[in-house]
Amino acid sequence: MDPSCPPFPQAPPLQLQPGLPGLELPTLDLERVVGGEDRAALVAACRDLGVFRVVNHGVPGELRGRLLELGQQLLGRDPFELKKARPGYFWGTAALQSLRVKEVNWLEGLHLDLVPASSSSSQVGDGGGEGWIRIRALMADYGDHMAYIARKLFDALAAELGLDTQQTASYLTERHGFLRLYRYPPCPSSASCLGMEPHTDSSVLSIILGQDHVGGLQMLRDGAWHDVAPAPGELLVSLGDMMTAISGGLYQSVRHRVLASRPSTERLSCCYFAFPQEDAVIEAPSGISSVYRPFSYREFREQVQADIKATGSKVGLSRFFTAASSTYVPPRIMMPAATRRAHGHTGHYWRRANSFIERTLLECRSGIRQS
Ligand SMILES: O=C(O)CCC(=O)C(=O)O
Ligand SMILES: [Fe+2]
Repeated sequence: MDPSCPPFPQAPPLQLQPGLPGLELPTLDLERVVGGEDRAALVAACRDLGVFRVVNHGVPGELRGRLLELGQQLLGRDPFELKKARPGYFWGTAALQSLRVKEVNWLEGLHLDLVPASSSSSQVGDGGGEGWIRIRALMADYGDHMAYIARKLFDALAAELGLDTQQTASYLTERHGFLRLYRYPPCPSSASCLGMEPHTDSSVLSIILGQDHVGGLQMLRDGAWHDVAPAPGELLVSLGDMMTAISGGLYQSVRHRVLASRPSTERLSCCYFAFPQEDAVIEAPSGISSVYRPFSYREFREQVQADIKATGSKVGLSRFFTAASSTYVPPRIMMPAATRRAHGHTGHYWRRANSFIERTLLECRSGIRQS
């Protein structure tokens, strides 16, 4: 075993179909969103897909390149040493770190909370040579750009939804989000493993920076996984669960996953996640009849952690349906035994299938899907 590779546990092999090519994602110009010219395109992307590309975002190419390059140099070393010396370092499933659940994701990374500089000194490890000092500085600089972009996009969406000033301020605390720098190391059984399991983000919105020519990210669309082609210079924005709740179900949080890197290849990415204020009560503006009851991000986070602890996976927004929307019990589908066996993890498969049904129901209820 390569000593630089984290000790990933053996997981039952997955049967992964090749991703479908050609998912067309809209490309928005940030300045034109701010100016109003690309506003309609932004709303359409959030309603129909929950994901879009952004150009003219103002993040210098040099900063993007140096961040991923230095991440590649610093990660991919002795993982036990990194875990001891670098507080932000993790491998496996980041969301499950504190919960001692099986770590199945074939990735390692650095987590950085975007907090004021004075309190960030213990993050990503103190000291440790020039590389670590530089990466902290690069991440902080990059985080400022992310906060700016998130605020501009959110303000545009808030205006479209008719949120009041207080909601617009408290539903996005863009300077208190976090960054994760990921390395998906070479995986000897990449055809039957995942770099990151299927999920929706819990954030308001997330911004993904990938390498110019390395693919691996996939989005679920109409029940099938689609490859997202890398697009040099662009950032990818995906909406999270909080944006779905803020919009009463009008905007989508898209389910996505990352393939494990093939042997002798690796993938680097850097993701930014923006959240609401912990205790702000999230409810859709009057005029939108929401399928969710009002709740705070704190409640949501605690529910997600409780569900992960109890079942190993996130249930998510369906926990917060209004009484009226939750009186309808979705039909639970049972897979034929042979299909379940072929898939490996039966519980996992069943939960995924049912969460797909729940999402479809949600879309029907909020009028997004007419069927
Ligand atoms: O690495 C990527 O491209 C995506 C990562 C991701 O989806 C996440 O961190 O939530
Ligand atoms: Fe994600």
